Amino acid sequence: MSTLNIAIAGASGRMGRMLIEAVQAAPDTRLSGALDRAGSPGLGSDAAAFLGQQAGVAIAAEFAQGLAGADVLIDFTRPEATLDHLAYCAEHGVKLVIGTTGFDAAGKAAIAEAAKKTAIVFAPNMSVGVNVTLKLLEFAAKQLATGYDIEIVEAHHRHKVDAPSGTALKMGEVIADALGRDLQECAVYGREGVTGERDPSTIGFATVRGGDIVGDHTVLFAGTGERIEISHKSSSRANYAAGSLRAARFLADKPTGLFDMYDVLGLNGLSA
Ligand SMILES: NC(=O)C1=CN([C@@H]2O[C@H](COP(=O)(O)OP(=O)(O)OC[C@H]3O[C@@H](n4cnc5c(N)ncnc54)[C@H](OP(=O)(O)O)[C@@H]3O)[C@@H](O)[C@H]2O)C=CC1
Ligand SMILES: O=C(O)C1=N[C@H](C(=O)O)C[C@H](O)C1
Repeated sequence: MSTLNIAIAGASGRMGRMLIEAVQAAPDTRLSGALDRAGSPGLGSDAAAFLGQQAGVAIAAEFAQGLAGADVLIDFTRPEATLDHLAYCAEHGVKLVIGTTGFDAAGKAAIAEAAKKTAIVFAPNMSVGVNVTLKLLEFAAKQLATGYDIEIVEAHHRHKVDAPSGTALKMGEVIADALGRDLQECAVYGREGVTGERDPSTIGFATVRGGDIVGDHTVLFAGTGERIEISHKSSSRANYAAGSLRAARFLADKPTGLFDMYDVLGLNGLSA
């Protein structure tokens, strides 16, 4: 079994720590580096110290140090940080698993461009359960195309900075595609005041933020006399980390290209 050298960006963050734990525990991966931003209090300390372990890797702010010897960088940070890492990785042939959410169109275009130089898995949710849920939504949307109002409700912890979540937006895209609609045109982000009656062609989004909610997503298909709810609830971030390692392994034999979790999990072309 060959060893995959993995660097983690946002090493002191919620996902960064979860990823370090997963890399340390897996028999086929080695933590080759850890990045955090300049000024971060953890800089210079061992990346696995929070686990009571020694990875032999100090958390660094310099890309050359944090990415030395890395096959893959797993990045769950913020769009501006990911885009900096992306430029360096594309230049130096380091592959990327990007879990960061909240990119604008230009950020997404930069990721697609970088994928011409290195291989990238980019997905707003790495959990197997969420990606299977996306498939279920595709099926439900096609079957419930008329007479059902579609609303997407997501809830996350108080520290989350982007809304709606990347996963909720992806759910909206999958449903809009299945219905032949353009999400840009039919999305309604929250309602207030005298909104008028609901336009049946819209897809509504509602966001809840509070406490330590890891990540809940529900899609409501509300018809007359019945409603269908398809929900996914995360109770741990471990699934995101496990999915990220699957994505990193998937990239091992890919020189370039942009992939998502459907590619990693073999869900492309399957219908529910
Ligand atoms: N795809 C998926 O499956 C999942 C995606 N996510 C996404 O991952 C991202 C991170 O989430 P989470 O771990 O909860 O967030 P945290 O805030 O806990 O961690 C983010 C990390 O990135 C660092 N960081 C922030 N800004 C910069 C910067 N400009 N340069 C360098 N480093 C920076 C932070 O450092 P500092 O603390 O010093 O600011 C911190 O270490 C979010 O976009 C979230 O939506 C989360 C879970 C699952
Ligand atoms: O910030 C989070 O925590 C999460 N972010 C991702 C998103 O925006 O969809 C994935 C997951 O829901 C947790």
